[in-house]
Amino acid sequence: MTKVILETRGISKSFGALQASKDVSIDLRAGEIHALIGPNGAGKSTLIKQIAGSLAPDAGQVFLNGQDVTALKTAARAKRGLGRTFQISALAMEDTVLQNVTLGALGAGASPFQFWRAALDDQAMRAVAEDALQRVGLQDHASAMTAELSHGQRRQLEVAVALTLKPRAFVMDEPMAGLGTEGSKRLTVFLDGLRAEAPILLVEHDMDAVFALADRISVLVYGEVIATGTVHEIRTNPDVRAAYLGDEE
Ligand SMILES: Nc1ncnc2c1ncn2[C@@H]1O[C@H](COP(=O)(O)OP(=O)(O)OP(=O)(O)O)[C@@H](O)[C@H]1O
Repeated sequence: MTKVILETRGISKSFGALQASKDVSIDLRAGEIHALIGPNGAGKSTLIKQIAGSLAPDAGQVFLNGQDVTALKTAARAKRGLGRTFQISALAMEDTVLQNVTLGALGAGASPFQFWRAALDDQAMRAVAEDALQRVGLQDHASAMTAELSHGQRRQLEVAVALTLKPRAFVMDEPMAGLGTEGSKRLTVFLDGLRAEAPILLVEHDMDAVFALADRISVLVYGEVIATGTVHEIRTNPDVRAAYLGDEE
């Protein structure tokens, strides 16, 4: 059986009377892209935050490589191999592209600003950062200011930052957002190859990308997983069509 790398068991979360996560149990297996889709407000970002550690669930657990990480903060989860890209950019705009990646290589959650100059001199760190930039196709922009990058390039840079930590699993919240057709296609090709290195839990509204990439899809509606299955199973599921995908085809 394929190894489970990341798992939620019975995650629930309420904001006042609103139940944003209802007993959510999903898993991410080695080598796969598992897409999480659903209407606006279905609770996708809320679930991702609980997996990444920035929001505590009311009930349920998160497991990474078989270990319960529910009590760990975001940085500790990152150190254990959880790579995350954000819906809202976490990049330092006033730094260069290479500096941003080097900060990533230093480790999530640290306060490395006083160290980055030294870090940039560190050949090993620099090599890791340059390798990550090469892989996302930003090698020619290493010394550019991050603020000068296009939206699409910033998304690539976020992936490069995540790559430097050599994650065991990726969690990505709408990486295609704002990329345009060409940018989405390029990122789709990249993510397609990335899954062999670490599986990806992918929240994405771009259904072309989801259908092209996903090995499995889970559909979240009102905080609840109403179906998990292959692309074909999800596209032909009457409940999913009624709740979400009806307009897509
Ligand atoms: N901090 C919060 N306080 C109160 N309500 C919240 C909070 N965060 C999210 N919600 C509510 O929880 C529900 C789920 O929101 P969430 O952002 O997780 O949905 P989503 O599926 O990611 O939506 P989208 O596709 O629009 O990004 C929404 O009704 C939202 O308004």
